[in-house]
Amino acid sequence: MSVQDTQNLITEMMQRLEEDENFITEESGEARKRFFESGTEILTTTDKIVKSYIRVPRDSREIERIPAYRVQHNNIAGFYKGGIRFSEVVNEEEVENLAILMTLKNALHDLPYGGAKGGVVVHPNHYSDRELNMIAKKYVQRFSPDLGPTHDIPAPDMGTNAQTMDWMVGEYKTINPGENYMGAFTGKSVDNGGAKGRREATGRGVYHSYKWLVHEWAKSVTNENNVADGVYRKQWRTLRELVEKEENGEPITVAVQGFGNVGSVAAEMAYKCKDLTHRITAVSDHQVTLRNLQGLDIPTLIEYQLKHRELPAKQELLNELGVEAEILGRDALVTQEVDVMIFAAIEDQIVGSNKDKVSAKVMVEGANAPIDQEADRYLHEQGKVVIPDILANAGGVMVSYIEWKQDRITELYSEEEVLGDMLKHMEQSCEKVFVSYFTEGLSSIRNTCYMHSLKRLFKLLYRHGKLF
Ligand SMILES: NC(=O)c1ccc[n+]([C@@H]2O[C@H](COP(=O)([O-])OP(=O)(O)OC[C@H]3O[C@@H](n4cnc5c(N)ncnc54)[C@H](O)[C@@H]3O)[C@@H](O)[C@H]2O)c1
Repeated sequence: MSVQDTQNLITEMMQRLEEDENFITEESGEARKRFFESGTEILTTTDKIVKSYIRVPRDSREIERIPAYRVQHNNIAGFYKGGIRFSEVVNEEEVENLAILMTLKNALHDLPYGGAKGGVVVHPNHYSDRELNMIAKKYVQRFSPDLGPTHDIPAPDMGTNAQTMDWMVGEYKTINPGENYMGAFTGKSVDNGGAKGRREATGRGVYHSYKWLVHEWAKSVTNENNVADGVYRKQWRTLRELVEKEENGEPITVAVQGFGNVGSVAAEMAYKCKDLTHRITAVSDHQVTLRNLQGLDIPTLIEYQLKHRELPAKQELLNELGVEAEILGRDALVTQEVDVMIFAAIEDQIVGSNKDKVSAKVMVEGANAPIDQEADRYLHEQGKVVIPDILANAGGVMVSYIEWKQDRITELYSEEEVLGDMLKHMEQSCEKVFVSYFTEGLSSIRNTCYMHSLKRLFKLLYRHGKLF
């Protein structure tokens, strides 16, 4: 999804909110019109975009000049917050779009944060640890004036991890002596003030959003008259098919795109789940798709991925590991015939040109914006269910919030407390979105999420006296 697409959707939802006479009843007529116009203007534009260059001496002694970004979209709901991505395809527009999605995501889940995002144009697998350490530190040197525990708080994203955050917080401390440096970054290692369970949090939350919808909601709603008429009932039947598979002892088939922090954990959750039986028939990463229609050995693949940061991409490696799988091209994953597809890699994987080749019935957006607007509309009309990114992948920022609180009171929460809190929070958000979507018949699950977020953001803008 492009910045323009996201802005258009915000504008469309703001128009609907304006038409809702029960929302902000104090204002009417011209004043109400002007307030909504200025609210839309604020929420569709970005507060700050900083681009800088990082110079890194490579191990080969060559000096490389690498573009890096920090984008702060909006902070009406709290301090700017959002991950830093290391990826060779990062660009300014992508980072800006991701920052807008962070504002919407934090508002949807009632977190006290606004939205930001960072990016560095590097493929982390092509750099040594010494080089990555230098890139992380130089990022902080460049962007430090715009960061801080009560201003803008980064976290890991694609291509970065707890080690990256540890390096960054170390540099932040050096640059800002005497400041509360611990809360300046989240997603740190547990030894360095990180929350227990942070690495797994996003993947677990992604899986939980899907499980809640099938196992809690669809299983309990047995009569279609409890669902709004139209496409909602088609989608309800899609979900009921999965419930019936479970009840008949048939496994639900799953494919997972991306096998890093988010994808490998979501795959593990599906593989181990006791309430729903899954068969994971395909997983992919930046190099390959591995497929086994009888089900892949997920624990062995995770063990390999944790060591090598990629899936085994050669037959000899699979033989050594004792993993049975066909090796297919990377992009073969999205057309696999499965019930459920979990996206946990990059943007724009299902777009106008391949939207009709997707056979999955339920799609979960662990990644940000993997389905573009045209494909999203098409899949919706087909009665397929897309669980949107800003709902599904918030487990990480929920746990980041716990980490940030823990760093301020200098006490540690246990892993049970952290993950228990996150899962409860995710269930509340799922209930809020899914129940209002399926009973009130809002235009799509994504639009329902946007509507909840924008209500919160607009109310805050109104209360802060920012609308004219
Ligand atoms: N880590 C978090 O807490 C978090 C939170 C919210 C959203 N996300 C989003 O989830 C996605 C994955 O993040 P992550 O932290 O797991 O990153 P990661 O770097 O740990 O893993 C990314 C995975 O995607 C694979 N990949 C890259 N390009 C691919 C392609 N073209 N096709 C198939 N696979 C490809 C990589 O090989 C890797 O397996 C990103 O979109 C990120 O923005 C992450």
